[in-house]
Amino acid sequence: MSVFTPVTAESLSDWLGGYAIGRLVEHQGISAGVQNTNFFVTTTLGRYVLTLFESIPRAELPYYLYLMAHLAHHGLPVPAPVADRNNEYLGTLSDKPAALVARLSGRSVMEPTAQHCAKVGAMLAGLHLAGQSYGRRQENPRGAHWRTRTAARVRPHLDASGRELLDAELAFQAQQRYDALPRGAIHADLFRDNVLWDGDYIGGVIDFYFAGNDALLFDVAVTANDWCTEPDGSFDPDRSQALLAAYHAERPFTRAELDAWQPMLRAAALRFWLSRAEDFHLPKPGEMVLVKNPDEYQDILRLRIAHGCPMPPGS
Ligand SMILES: Nc1ncnc2c1ncn2[C@@H]1O[C@H](COP(=O)(O)OP(=O)(O)O)[C@@H](O)[C@H]1O
Ligand SMILES: N[C@@H](CCOP(=O)(O)O)C(=O)O
Repeated sequence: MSVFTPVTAESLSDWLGGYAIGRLVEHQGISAGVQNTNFFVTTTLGRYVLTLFESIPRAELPYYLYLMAHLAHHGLPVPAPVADRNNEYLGTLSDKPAALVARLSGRSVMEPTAQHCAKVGAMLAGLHLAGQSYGRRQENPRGAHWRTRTAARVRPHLDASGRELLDAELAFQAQQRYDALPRGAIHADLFRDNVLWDGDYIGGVIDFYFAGNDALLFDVAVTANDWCTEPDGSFDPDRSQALLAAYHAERPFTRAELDAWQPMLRAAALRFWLSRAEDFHLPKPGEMVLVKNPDEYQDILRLRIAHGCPMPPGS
């Protein structure tokens, strides 16, 4: 269970005294998630999610909280952060940086159809369009610099074929020129478990704590690699075309994006192979409870290299 830091009812009741959302009714640890400690919090006035940030530096947190506020302000189903009575989103609880956000309705769908993928593609384009007017800047925390650093740390723990793949892919990615791609605020982790469905509608897009400024196409590639794949990692053409066509209808891909699509799918696969391999081989003591399988993304990377990938429409 991913509750790294306990919170007592007494300390939470005291802390909620700094807000205007009524009295604590109950709080319950959330088992999903790998990064932060989360609780569902019910007060006499509403339902919220409390997050205690376990590893993200405090100075980086306003970027995420204000981004969620910005996107919610633009009408997207993103958890709006709750300001305290001093008008601050970020506080401290159990000696950790802490924030409350609105609890959104719905459940994750782990076996999505082409219809789900179309909705996710359109939603992602909406996030990118609304994000263009977001004033804060913060680099993607899992961008190119992180990739180089993490590859060096993880490499000694891989077997020979893993090392060969990693070296070749790093060399390939170093040759790519992504500079001409449209950039902006990206979610960067829009996996199935980060979208809550309320019937046929997206009730919530959650977990913005890997967001940052980067190529918008990277976000599309991360999303397609998760939402449109079969259990063996290969693409389901119906789902990938549905996602890409719906995205393209809201924010048409540029020529540079069409040209960069296949290398970008590989960059997105490499990112999750590396983070999972780091969590698996180099766990931080007492921190990581749920560790996702790195081989899944090593396989996806091999598949993206071996096979032509469906291209976005208009190419
Ligand atoms: N705003 C929210 N509304 C409803 N449920 C949420 C919300 N935020 C988180 N959750 C629930 O908590 C779980 C873990 O949250 P997540 O942000 O993925 O954790 P982590 O940051 O540790 O990865 C989600 O799978 C979801 O069930
Ligand atoms: N989506 C990532 C892990 C991040 O976990 P989350 O619970 O914060 O979405 C992966 O699958 O490796």
